[in-house]
Amino acid sequence: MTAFPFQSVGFDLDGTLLETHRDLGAAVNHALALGGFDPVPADHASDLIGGGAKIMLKRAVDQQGGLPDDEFRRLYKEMLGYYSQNNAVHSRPYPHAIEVLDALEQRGVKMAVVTNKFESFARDILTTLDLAHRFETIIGGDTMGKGRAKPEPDSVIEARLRCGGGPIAFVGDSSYDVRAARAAKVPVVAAAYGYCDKPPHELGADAVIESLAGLISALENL
Ligand SMILES: O=C(O)COP(=O)(O)O
Ligand SMILES: [Mg+2]
Repeated sequence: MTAFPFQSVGFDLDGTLLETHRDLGAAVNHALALGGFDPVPADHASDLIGGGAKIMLKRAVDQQGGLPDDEFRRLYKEMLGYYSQNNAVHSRPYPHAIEVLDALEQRGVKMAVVTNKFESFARDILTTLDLAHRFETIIGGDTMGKGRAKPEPDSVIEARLRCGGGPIAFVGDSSYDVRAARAAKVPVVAAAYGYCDKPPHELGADAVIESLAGLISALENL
């Protein structure tokens, strides 16, 4: 067996490892209701995800005419409060997620989560799902400081360092992920089953997978 080409693999969370749109959608709808807005239909919540919680609510509010800053801030805080209590109600690993983590572990590959969620939410959800211990590190949208979340390269570079500094590949579902990986000069696989903000083959990734079942061979062939 030839050696696996990467020392570590970085995973985006929402839309890549975990299906989270129902819990995120419920949090958005909680805030929208407090602001007197209509709820976002469950199927559309996934279109709002990728840039972090603030962008998600902003997109939802702007679709219905927008809000002044102070009122937006109030709803944003309400949404975060709700989500902190309800972030792993319906959220689940995608099919084949666990077997992929097992397969990488068997190959001695370290794994990192690099998400635009707040680090504390990512840790909470992964702990509830009994997955947190599988990752060498969990880096959130707030971990590297203001303005350094994906699509900036900082969190991907930090993940590589925290995993030992060797070759890393990244897997993500949105243009934020592909741009961050490209800027960090890291090969990237796009998850077509996720919350892609563009047609998956137009994200600019090195490979596209239709399910996590295809990840190991996609990484071996990068
Ligand atoms: O919650 C979001 O909007 C983004 O999260 P992700 O970076 O894990 O996809
Ligand atoms: Mg994502």
